Amino acid sequence: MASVATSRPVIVLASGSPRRRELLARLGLPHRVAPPRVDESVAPGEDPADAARRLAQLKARNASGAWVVAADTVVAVDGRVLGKPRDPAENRRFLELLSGRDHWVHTGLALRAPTGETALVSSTRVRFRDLADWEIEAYAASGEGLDKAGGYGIQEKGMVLVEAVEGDFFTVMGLPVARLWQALARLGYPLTEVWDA
Ligand SMILES: Cc1cn([C@H]2C[C@H](O)[C@@H](COP(=O)(O)OP(=O)(O)OP(=O)(O)O)O2)c(=O)[nH]c1=O
Repeated sequence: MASVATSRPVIVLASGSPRRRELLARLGLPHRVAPPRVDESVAPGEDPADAARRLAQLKARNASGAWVVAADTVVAVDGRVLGKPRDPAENRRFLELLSGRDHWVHTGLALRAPTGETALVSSTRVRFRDLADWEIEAYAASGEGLDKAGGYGIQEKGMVLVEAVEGDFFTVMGLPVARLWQALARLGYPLTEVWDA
């Protein structure tokens, strides 16, 4: 039975990431995008997973709405945080660092609701295969990695760089959707109506 759309509160997505927006849309969650301006820098010596959770909370607290969802993705290799590459040359250096080894992708998730708030972090280990110089050069030059933490997109052509993923795939894409679903359920969001609609 279809339910009335008005019974599903609109979720304010406190993030400008097109990937997060796409995932909310794929779940059928009504949403609007309102990215807050916050300082997203990771403090020197800050644990990367803690930083991801802290930054997600910061984004959630700086957005207004009854139901707010925010996330932040931090890529770390050997304890070193790789942000978004500034240009193709830096993207090339990131890929050289990631080639043939494991790294971590931590995505913090924060929710604010009329019923309470919650924050968590989801961590996935990703292994890159050994990349040839020409691949590093071509991928960096393509620009695909420039707006992404770590300088690659697992959901786009960057998928061919990845040898193994241990943990949640969507955490790498920037939104741990199963954890989001559980958190929404715990906070009393009417999820059955989303799937009924
Ligand atoms: C590693 C990886 C990251 N990413 C993206 C997800 C995030 O959008 C981005 C990490 O940067 P974030 O700062 O988490 O997000 P954002 O700048 O895109 O949006 P906002 O700050 O407004 O919330 O990297 C991928 O899309 N695929 C990947 O494989």
